[in-house]
Amino acid sequence: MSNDPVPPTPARRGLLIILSSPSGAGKTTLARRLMAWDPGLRFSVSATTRPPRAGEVEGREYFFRDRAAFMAMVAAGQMLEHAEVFGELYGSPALPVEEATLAGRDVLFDVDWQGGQQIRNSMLGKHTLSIFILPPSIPELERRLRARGQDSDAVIAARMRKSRDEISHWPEYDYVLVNDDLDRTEKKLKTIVSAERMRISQQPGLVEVVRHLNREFEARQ
Ligand SMILES: Nc1nc2c(ncn2[C@@H]2O[C@H](COP(=O)(O)OP(=O)(O)O)[C@@H](O)[C@H]2O)c(=O)[nH]1
Ligand SMILES: Nc1ncnc2c1ncn2[C@@H]1O[C@H](COP(=O)(O)OP(=O)(O)O)[C@@H](O)[C@H]1O
Repeated sequence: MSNDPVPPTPARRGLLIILSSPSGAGKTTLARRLMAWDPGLRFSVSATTRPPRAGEVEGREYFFRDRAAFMAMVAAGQMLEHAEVFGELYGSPALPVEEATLAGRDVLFDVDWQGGQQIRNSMLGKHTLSIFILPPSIPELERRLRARGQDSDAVIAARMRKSRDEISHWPEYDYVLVNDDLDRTEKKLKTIVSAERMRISQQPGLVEVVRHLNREFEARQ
């Protein structure tokens, strides 16, 4: 048995980690904490036609594009997925995702339910992990949107109206977290990601480990 030719060990393909929630539930905050925890994780920076908020930096939070430039990227097949949310276009550029996952790095997406569906059904969507974040209550969701202090009353009202529709898609996700206490939710999120990385499908090197153990058994005989 120890003379068997060693099968080629397939390299690990990175996971596509999808985070969705109604606006204000806390996914941007949680995504930042996950990125700080694991510097190997790559954040998928989306393109959007929405104007930048105070403090947002081109290429860090988003690539800010006008409609024509955005649609040109779509027409050129450069988007892994794209959708209209709150009257603006949002999309995930495909190339950085392809490069990162080929190199074995996991990629984190902050996208709405439409993006989640399209990513799962895409060419790169074989290994996805999707997590939906719920707010503890609707008044608390509104409080958080206001506390963020970034949006006008009209924008907040539009986001609140849309949140029911977004929430209705929770059963499409692998995991659901209620983001009541931020630190506790962060811990749960990290637990989910850690466990997912230990799946057999995520550890192609296991073939070699077990082969080695078998060689050691044989050496004892
Ligand atoms: N489908 C899709 N949705 C996105 C993308 N980027 C962001 N979104 C979603 O668009 C919505 C609005 O995002 P944003 O304007 O940053 O507002 P916020 O989530 O309320 O802070 C959120 O549900 C995001 O998850 C993307 O590339 N594709
Ligand atoms: N568990 C929590 N408890 C209280 N405030 C929170 C919690 N999670 C996030 N927040 C706050 O709520 C606001 C909205 O969070 P954000 O991450 O921007 O949401 P989203 O990206 O889902 O729109 C922010 O001011 C953030 O600091």
